[in-house]
Amino acid sequence: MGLLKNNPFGHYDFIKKWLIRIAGAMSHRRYRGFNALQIEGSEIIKELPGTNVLFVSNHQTYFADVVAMFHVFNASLSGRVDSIKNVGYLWQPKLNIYYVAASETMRSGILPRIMAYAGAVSVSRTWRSKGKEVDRPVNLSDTENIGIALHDGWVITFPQGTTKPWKPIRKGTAHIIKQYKPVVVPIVIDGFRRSFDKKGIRIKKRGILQTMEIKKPLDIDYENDSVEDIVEMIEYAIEQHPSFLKVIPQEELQKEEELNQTRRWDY
Ligand SMILES: CCCCCCCCCCCCCCCC(=O)OC[C@@H](O)COP(=O)(O)O
Repeated sequence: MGLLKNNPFGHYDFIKKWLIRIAGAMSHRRYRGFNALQIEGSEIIKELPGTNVLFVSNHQTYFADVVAMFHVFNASLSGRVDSIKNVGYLWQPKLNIYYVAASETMRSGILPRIMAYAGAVSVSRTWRSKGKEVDRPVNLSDTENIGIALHDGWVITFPQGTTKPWKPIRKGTAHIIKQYKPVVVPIVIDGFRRSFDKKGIRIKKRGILQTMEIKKPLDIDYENDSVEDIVEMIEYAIEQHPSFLKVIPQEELQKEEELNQTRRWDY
């Protein structure tokens, strides 16, 4: 009864599959057309277990980062190496892929509401809301939902919780790792900030080389590594540790900051 099969969040696989097929067909040229996505390390994807995998990535746009990962993961699972050539790999997509998203982001319009069906685990951020600093308690059902998603499959998360670079890794990610003990796979993306608007829906520039590097799973001792150890490990792995700032030329940082100014929360 394929039609009636649903996942632990009550979503129908049949609908989810068509959403991914359609969104995938519509977005493919953004990564292999007028803009290109250069992929590295996709062979790692094939070796992963089917469930309890947590991808931790730096974050550049709300939507384009996740959509690119859906492309790359499915392409790798259907045998392509570092390539998303021929979008046929999305005909039978892996359906138990989820992504952690700010609930405000997923409620911010009709498109996000639809895309939420494709696997959003919505959480309310404890420290930031609508572009402002806030301070609210962790919602325990949020953490639980991430656990349910990990139990069912793969989860993508952006541990900095914001699209601004060099922000600290949130400790919550490390707590979740200690609690659920997933295989943790780091991803480093780049170029999305230049090619897309902040939401990752509109194209800002064509002819941009976007990159995605998938790294080997982190070697974590779930019992003995502290939350701080894990945070630091992730900071290095996704190349967002403050020490990286010292080796990046000042003019590069300047350019990045100018780009940030054009990407404020203003629309
Ligand atoms: C192949 C195509 C398959 C399509 C699959 C569905 C893809 C759905 C994409 C939705 C991804 C949404 C992820 C949102 C992550 C997120 O919540 O980012 C926003 C926040 O950090 C807020 O950042 P900021 O405003 O910078 O503080």
